[in-house]
Amino acid sequence: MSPRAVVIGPPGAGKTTIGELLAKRLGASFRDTDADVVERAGKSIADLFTYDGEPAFRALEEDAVETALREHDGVLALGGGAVLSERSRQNLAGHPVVFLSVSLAEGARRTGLSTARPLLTGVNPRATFKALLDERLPIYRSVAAIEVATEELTPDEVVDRVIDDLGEATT
Ligand SMILES: Nc1ncnc2c1ncn2[C@@H]1O[C@H](COP(=O)(O)OP(=O)(O)OP(=O)(O)O)[C@@H](O)[C@H]1O
Ligand SMILES: O=C(O)C1=C[C@@H](O)[C@@H](O)[C@H](O)C1
Ligand SMILES: [Mg+2]
Repeated sequence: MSPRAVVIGPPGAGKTTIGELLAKRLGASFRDTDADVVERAGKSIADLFTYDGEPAFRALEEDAVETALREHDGVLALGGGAVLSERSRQNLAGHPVVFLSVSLAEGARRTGLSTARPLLTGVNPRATFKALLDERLPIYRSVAAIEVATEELTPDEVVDRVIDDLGEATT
């Protein structure tokens, strides 16, 4: 079993929003490793970061990615930082990975009002977001088969683009 598409990208890129819509359009089911980790741990991501620490969260996430890649045959969204793991990057090889990109300004705008993202709740979320994009852009690109800039597109338009580009990348 193997996912029809694996969606990656920074917080606010729209992995969950686009992943759910894409799954509907493909008549497939949707799974999100963030939700898998929360279910497995029995606590929110914010609480995992606060009480167990980020390394504990990342270890659970690595297992969640490996399990979901093996078990899920629909659309799979990964947590924004999942690709930081070498083991997860290896596990992603050969899968149709979709990188949803977003600019610093739009990513900050989309994530700005939420407190659910523990990495972005510090004193300067914009600077944190910039550092995160600088570090991760080359990593997202190294594992992705296609990249869609979500910036000026509605969620439905992003899904159209993903379906077109995936078709081209896999035929
Ligand atoms: N193409 C888009 N245009 C406008 N707003 C969008 C678009 N995609 C997502 N959003 C909005 O941006 C916010 C973040 O989207 P979403 O939660 O899907 O991102 P995510 O990549 O799953 O983030 P996280 O890594 O935190 O799970 C939501 O409020 C969503 O409605
Ligand atoms: O970008 C990240 O590192 C994260 C993104 C979210 O999806 C969650 O996995 C968590 O908040 C960490
Ligand atoms: Mg999400």
